[in-house]
Amino acid sequence: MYIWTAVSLTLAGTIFWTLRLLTCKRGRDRMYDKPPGPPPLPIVGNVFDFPRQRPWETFSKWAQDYGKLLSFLASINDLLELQGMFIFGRPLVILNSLEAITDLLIDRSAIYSDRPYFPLLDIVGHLEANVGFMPYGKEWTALRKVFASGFSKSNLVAYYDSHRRAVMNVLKNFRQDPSRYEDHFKLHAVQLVIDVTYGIQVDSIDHHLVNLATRVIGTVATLVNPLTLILDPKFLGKILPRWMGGGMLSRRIDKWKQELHEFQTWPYEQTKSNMARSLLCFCGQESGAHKPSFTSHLLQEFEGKAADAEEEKMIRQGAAAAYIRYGEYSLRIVKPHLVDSVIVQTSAAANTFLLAMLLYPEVQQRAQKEIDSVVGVDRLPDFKDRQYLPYVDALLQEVLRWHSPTPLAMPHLLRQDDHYRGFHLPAGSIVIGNAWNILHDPSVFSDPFEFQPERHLYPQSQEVAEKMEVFDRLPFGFGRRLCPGKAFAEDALWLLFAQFLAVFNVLLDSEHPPAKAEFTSGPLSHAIPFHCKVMARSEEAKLLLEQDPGLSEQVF
Ligand code: HEM
Repeated sequence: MYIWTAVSLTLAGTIFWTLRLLTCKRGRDRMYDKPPGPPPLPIVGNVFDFPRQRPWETFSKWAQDYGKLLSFLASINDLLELQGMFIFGRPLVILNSLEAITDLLIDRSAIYSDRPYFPLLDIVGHLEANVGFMPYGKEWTALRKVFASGFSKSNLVAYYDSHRRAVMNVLKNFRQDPSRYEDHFKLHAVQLVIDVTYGIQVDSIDHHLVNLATRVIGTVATLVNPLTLILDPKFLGKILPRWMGGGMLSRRIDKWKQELHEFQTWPYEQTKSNMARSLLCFCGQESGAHKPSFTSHLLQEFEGKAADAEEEKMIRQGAAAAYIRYGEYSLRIVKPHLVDSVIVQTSAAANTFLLAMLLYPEVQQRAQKEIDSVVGVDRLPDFKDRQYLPYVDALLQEVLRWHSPTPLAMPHLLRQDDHYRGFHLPAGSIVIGNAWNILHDPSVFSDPFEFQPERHLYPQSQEVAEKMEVFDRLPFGFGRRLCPGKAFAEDALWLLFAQFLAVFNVLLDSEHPPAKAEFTSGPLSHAIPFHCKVMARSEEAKLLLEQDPGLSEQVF
């Protein structure tokens, strides 16, 4: 029943879009000016063309196929990079070139910054809680501002101690059991975000907050299923009789709402009460101290001003937005069936780093040589050393280029009809920037599938050098929706990589088949699990793991 309803609604959607294209202002011509792409079937459009495995690779291949064909028809080369097709009754436009991404997602971001609408996310309350899915508009702008103020460059130094603590934990965990590398990287991410966002210390993946995040992220993964784009489960819950699951659906929705409410309020209230206790402590009435955090910092900013419920809601949501990005890490441990869709960016990048060190020992050695010569062997590298370790920085950029955790970023939605280089792009189109294609373009990065940090230090041409910053931004998305956690994530990864390399060697495990550079499909892509050995580099390195992480005063 569910499937048939889905099929009929898909067909209805496709017919709607086809009629809309046929009847819009310039009539029939529109059908011919849609961007090139695989030829659609009658009625169902390109529904069978959508690649199931690593779609970024197929999109890149299409860029070549249709490019060759169409270069005959059109003289402007970048037209060929823009492809459109219909899927789930909606135009989907893939941007495969930097020019098209810049022209549309960046320069015209006023109309290209919306998100596809997921009705169930809305019903459950995510659209007002999760900045990543929020429609483009006033509320999104206000929430982004709160988020940006917490994670602005000038504030990042306040998080350094949290980074140090989290990395030290990873190193110790690797020393104990290197085979659980994925768990160690995930715990690193969860610890870091909860510490930074709420000032709450989490030392195990079984912590209540980690479980809560896991549940909420599992729910998000369910609710963004494309079927929810065309079905309205709330409506179904009302009209379906109990024996057909109507009552169950309604109860599920209530449970999801409750989960989200707890996710937003539990750690937030905890931070507030820690702050209040700390104040009492200061007055000599009670003992206890709160740790400065993103949330406490924002609350302090509003201190003394008239309590404004709207502002408080913003802080709560801004904090939850940071937390939700990291909560995703733990999912793999608890819900293996959702692995592909929900493993999150930073831990995916850390896995890629480990794989690259295994497959490219000469890169590992060069980075270690740089660290040893600048930092020595009797202390760990720290943020103050970063400017003197350009190769380690280049290695970080290469990890994100070689295999970005989000090869297609997140889908944007076009708000109003637009024209681009002779093509018509209808309002409501889902627009995807294929960053992967650009980051693997051999004319920009020679031997793009090789891991070569030097390419970031010595770009292959002046033109590439001038755009290197733009290329480095691509793994984090585009325009007004660009990831606001970019600088923070880079800090986290830089310290992790630098300290890891100072202490450990990553080596082949001869008892298992050699690892390959293979990555999963899904919107969040990560290295397919592999075997390796991780050994302390020396006796001095072992001693470094006994030291405390060298914490300093937090400065908010
Ligand atoms: C290696 C790590 C990371 C990568 C590769 C990454 C990548 C991305 C990408 C591709 C997007 C979508 C951009 C677009 O729609 O064009 C995004 C959005 C977002 N990211 Fe990140 N991210 C990372 C880490 C983080 C961290 C650590 C945080 C929080 C502290 C964060 C917070 C967000 C938020 C809130 C959004 C939604 C922005 C919006 O829709 O306005 N990200 N990220």
